[in-house]
Amino acid sequence: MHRGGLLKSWASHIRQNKKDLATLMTYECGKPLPESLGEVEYGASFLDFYASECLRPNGLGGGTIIPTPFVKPPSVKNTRGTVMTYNEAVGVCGFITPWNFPLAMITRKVGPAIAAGCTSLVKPSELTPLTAMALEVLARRAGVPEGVFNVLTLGEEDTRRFGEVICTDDRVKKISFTGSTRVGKILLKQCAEGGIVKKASMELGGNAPFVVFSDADIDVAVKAAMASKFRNAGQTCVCSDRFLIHEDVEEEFLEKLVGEVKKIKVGDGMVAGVTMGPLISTKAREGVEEKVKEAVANGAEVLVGGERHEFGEQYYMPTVLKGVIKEDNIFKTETFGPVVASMTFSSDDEALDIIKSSSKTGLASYYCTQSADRMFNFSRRLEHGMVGVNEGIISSVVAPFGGVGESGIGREGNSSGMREYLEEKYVFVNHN
Ligand SMILES: NC(=O)c1ccc[n+]([C@@H]2O[C@H](COP(=O)([O-])OP(=O)(O)OC[C@H]3O[C@@H](n4cnc5c(N)ncnc54)[C@H](O)[C@@H]3O)[C@@H](O)[C@H]2O)c1
Ligand SMILES: O=CCCC(=O)O
Repeated sequence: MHRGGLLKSWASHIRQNKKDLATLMTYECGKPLPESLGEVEYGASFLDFYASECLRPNGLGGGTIIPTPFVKPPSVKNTRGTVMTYNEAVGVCGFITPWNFPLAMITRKVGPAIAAGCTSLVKPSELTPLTAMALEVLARRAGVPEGVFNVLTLGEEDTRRFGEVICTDDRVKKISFTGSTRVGKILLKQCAEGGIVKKASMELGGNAPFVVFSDADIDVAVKAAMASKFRNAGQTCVCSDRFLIHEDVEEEFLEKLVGEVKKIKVGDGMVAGVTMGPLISTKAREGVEEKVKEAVANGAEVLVGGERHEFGEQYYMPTVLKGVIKEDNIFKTETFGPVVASMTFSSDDEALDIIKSSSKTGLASYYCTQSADRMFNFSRRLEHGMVGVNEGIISSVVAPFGGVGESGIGREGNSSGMREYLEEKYVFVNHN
């Protein structure tokens, strides 16, 4: 079967098993069932997209032919000839993925890899191996041959070894990692120290700023903030984390936001009506708790939440903090929890200065305004790979997803995501 056909068939098997896959994910990582169902669709969309992409002229089959009589510098005798370029598959790929999107972070890599003609070995998070194994079973049923996409589930120690092997073994030509900046840097160092120089994509941590300007439509801003902050209980790399609210609208924004936060129903993700599940572990909950305590000790005010949730060890209450300072860990580092950490600002320059001086991450950023000037110009001043204006959910198969700075290298999704799996070869034919 054509590679596009295989990807389409795999997407269709995933959709036929949507409910089972979503249930597995909710049991494994705790996100509410409707969010898991959304992730199944999101994950399948990468296979559909790249099934079509590999048929496009600029996909693998594409290339260019450039007739040119002048390929050498003027000092050298001119040669008449033709420049031809081909896109070729990079080769064997090694992937490492996280627990927060156990399905979509795999298809977002494997989809374009297969479309480009690459084979891949995936090591999912040790916290969510079952979703990955189910994906592999469905790939086989769809006809994806063994050896083209394989899953390797490993414990912590073997995981480190796997990382070393894919970074240093010359047979692996590309690695793609989604996870923390800390581990991303370990992998980059390993790549630099051993074996051939290879392509590396790094989808790393966030800590997204969310700016509410004084001219924002506050209802729109609250809706965007809720969507971006509380998705997966705050455990996504693109969740808004650092809230900067213009001093003139702080009261209105926070009052409306707190009203919405109080409506969040925390509990077992399998129960209908629950909109927020647990954090991934007790350790993760303790980490959030510690950061909130530090901010409060430094003067922040808890408007809602601020404590462990009574539902269980891994649960934390949806929380809104007012008056944090940029030195607080909850502001300057990625929190991966359901906490709005907010402070005020009085000018665009001040907001930018706070954003840039408090973190070197550059994944997603968000701002709300009704000014056309700001809509186009403020995003240019932000050092982030992705910007949402008056919108809290910006992830989509058609968009190039990725960050700059401490948030990584490379893009996933869109045709940019396919380019990461192709090498351009140039051939010159002399026909003097
Ligand atoms: N930019 C993105 O697209 C994106 C998407 C999802 C998550 N993330 C980030 O991922 C982080 C959360 O995920 P996590 O807690 O699973 O991250 P993590 O870095 O702890 O783990 C990610 C993966 O790396 C593996 N790993 C851990 N140590 C390793 C080592 N020494 N060598 C090789 N592999 C190793 C883990 O087993 C897991 O599979 C957050 O920082 C989040 O922002 C980023
Ligand atoms: O956690 C980061 C990935 C989530 C997304 O693709 O929106």
